[in-house]
Amino acid sequence: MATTFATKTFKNFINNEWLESASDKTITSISPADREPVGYVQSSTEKDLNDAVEAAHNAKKEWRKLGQAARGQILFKAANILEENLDDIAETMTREMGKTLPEAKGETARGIAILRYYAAEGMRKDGDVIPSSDKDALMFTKRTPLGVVGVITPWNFPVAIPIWKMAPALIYGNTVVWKPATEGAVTAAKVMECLVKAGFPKGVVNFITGSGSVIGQGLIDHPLLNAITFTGSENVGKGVARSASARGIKYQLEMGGKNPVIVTKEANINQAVEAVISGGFRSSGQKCTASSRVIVESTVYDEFKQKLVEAAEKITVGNPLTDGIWMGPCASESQFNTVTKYIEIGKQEGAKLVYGGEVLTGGEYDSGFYVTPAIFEAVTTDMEIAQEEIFGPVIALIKAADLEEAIEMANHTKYGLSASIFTSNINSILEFIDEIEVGLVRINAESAGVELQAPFGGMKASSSGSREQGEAAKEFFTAIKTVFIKGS
Ligand SMILES: NC(=O)C1=CN([C@@H]2O[C@H](COP(=O)(O)OP(=O)(O)OC[C@H]3O[C@@H](n4cnc5c(N)ncnc54)[C@H](OP(=O)(O)O)[C@@H]3O)[C@@H](O)[C@H]2O)C=CC1
Ligand SMILES: O=C(O)CCC(=O)C(=O)O
Repeated sequence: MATTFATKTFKNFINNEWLESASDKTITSISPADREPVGYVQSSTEKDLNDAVEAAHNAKKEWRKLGQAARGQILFKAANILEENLDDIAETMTREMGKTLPEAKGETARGIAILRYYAAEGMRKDGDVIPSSDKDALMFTKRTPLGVVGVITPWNFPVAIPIWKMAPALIYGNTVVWKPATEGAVTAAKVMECLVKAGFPKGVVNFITGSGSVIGQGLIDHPLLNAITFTGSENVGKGVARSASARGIKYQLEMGGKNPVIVTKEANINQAVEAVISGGFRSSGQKCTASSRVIVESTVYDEFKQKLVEAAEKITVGNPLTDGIWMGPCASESQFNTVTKYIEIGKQEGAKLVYGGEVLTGGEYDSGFYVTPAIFEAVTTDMEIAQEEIFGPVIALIKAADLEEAIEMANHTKYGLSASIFTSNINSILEFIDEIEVGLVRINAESAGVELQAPFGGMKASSSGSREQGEAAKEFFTAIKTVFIKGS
């Protein structure tokens, strides 16, 4: 366990200056492991926000004109600086939102890899030559930035998500105003310190903390904002979409999931168990791609359930900085309340809790938000615990007669982010790929786990339809100019 940790006050970063908010107030970020302060961030005002958006607006022309290759060099530098600070940032993340230290280190390393991926975009094409019907003309497309992009990010991936939004925004020539989740704002401030050291020109990247309803909403509504990218709850996401479309600006939303895993009679049961444990309970189930419904063919149901419960019994829950702890606390009191509420709802609606779901008390547990991973069975597809995103370590086991029924059950949700199947039957795999209504289709692999070079996003209520990461990010963060040139 780390022994020294400096708790300090972080400022906003606006127009290349670290600034206190005009409010003179700060917000305390506390650790869900022990309720101790992790740091303090600015409780910003509309004036601070206005300064940040104006700075980004004033910087956009020069940043665009700097060119993609030069912008890439700054991103490479940012990646190196983040790498130098990996341990501190990972530890801060673990303290602030409770994922275990190895997971936090993995996420920070992913952030570094994302920065390098988009830095390298600096040397890749930004358009295509297209044959014109006029043989004497040259016709081509040229990508152009959107301008000022607002970035609103959640607390569950406080390093990777902001970077997978900001790195493509920046490489393609946009300037950024970043409003991180309050519950991950200290970790975010440390990421911002790395970006600052990389030497972006004045006004290109701005960082502002404060309440979602004031600073987040104010950002979307700001007349100088050209686009908004958001990850978070469906409820807030819908509001982002309404406000952005009312203003006619481009928006991108990545929201919840109720991700199914199908286990067929031809599954490697041990492999499926391992993947459900990891997909359902890593990060205390607080991933939009987490496995939350496990639909098992009846002939292998008993074997699967027994092995799953045996594996869950081995999960150690406790302080996420401690070696050997596999699962930390829920990220906040509000997440803890949501999880315990749904465990009660599950019991009341007739599901049977076959493992866990207990609030841990005594000793260090009393000051944190700890609950053991929960496995329900006898769940029907219309129950609330099978329909609503719990965002916690809660799995619902559902029995299906055959693959057709399993896929029907899997699709019986408003969400469509990620889904897995475990089977060795190629016909089942092909049918699953065709029939499942999700953006991420996973075969013999857990539902969580996103690769930075591939498109990421969902169908139905999980996303606004656009995709993040990989080359797909270019579609959101740029507009296309079609150029036709002819000699005079
Ligand atoms: N990746 C995902 O799919 C995620 C899903 N969720 C889901 O959302 C639930 C609640 O988590 P929560 O943190 O409250 O998620 P929110 O959707 O409230 O927060 C996400 C981001 O939006 C900001 N925000 C909040 N209200 C507004 C607003 N009116 N306008 C603009 N921005 C706003 C938040 O700021 P602030 O933090 O200051 O409120 C934060 O930066 C979870 O239980 C989970 O179900 C949550 C996080 C990630
Ligand atoms: O599964 C992952 O790695 C990413 C999940 C994610 O994007 C999220 O929870 O918001």
